[in-house]
Amino acid sequence: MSGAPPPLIEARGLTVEAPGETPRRRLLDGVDLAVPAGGRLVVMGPNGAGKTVLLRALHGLVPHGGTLLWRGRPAPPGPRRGQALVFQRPVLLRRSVLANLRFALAAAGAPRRVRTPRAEAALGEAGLLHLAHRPAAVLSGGEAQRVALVRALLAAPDLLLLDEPTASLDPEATRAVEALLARAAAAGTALVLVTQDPGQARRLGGEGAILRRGRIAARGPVAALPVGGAWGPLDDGGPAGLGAAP
Ligand SMILES: Nc1ncnc2c1ncn2[C@@H]1O[C@H](COP(=O)(O)OP(=O)(O)OP(=O)(O)O)[C@@H](O)[C@H]1O
Repeated sequence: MSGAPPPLIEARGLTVEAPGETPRRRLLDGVDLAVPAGGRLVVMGPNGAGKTVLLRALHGLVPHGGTLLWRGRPAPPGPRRGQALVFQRPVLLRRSVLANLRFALAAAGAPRRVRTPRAEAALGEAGLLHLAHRPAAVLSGGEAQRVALVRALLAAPDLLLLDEPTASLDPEATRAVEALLARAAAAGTALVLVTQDPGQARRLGGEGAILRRGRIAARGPVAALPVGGAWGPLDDGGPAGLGAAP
């Protein structure tokens, strides 16, 4: 007997508290969400709503309360094999682009002889082979973000968490990053994308959630969500305190 497969990742009543503060302050306050294998979730909301904290919690980087399930089982703390997180500002090692990718393949356990061809193939597929021998430190923001994405996708993660990956990029670089995301999605990678860009949310599609003061204020298909600044003032005024009214 086989029922429906469990979501790839699922949060039930997820809470995160600001470390070391008395009284306790909740940065996330009872978040429920589920992303199926190959699914897409776009998270929007004002500054300070807790979007980055949510990604960090889903990635196992911060202690949390409530329940977090990975492939239907309690998620062990720490980044899990099969998931990757891409930050708004990519962090690349101070060496060549190719060396960055080879390093990631080594960390993922790829045998030495396949690292260079695999890294070059991944760069080629992304149209970035011309950057292979450039020092990562001299890349433009858009180039660095695409290299960071290629690196994150090298291990074919089942889940890719993205924190405003195009926030500081021009429209052309933004489209290039979105094309990489579309390719990853088509290959079956589930995406959780934090964005402030309503156009990007609509282009990516899928399910959406608006986070506000550490809580999900609205959810549904992205096309039906009140995006476009309608989630209120730019600054969320800080997360809700413990026990604050919804
Ligand atoms: N380690 C921490 N200790 C204390 N407060 C924190 C910590 N990390 C985040 N916060 C606070 O939690 C709230 C949510 O932060 P977060 O970075 O998740 O917001 P965000 O929705 O990603 O905002 P933005 O759109 O500006 O990136 C903020 O008020 C922030 O100051």
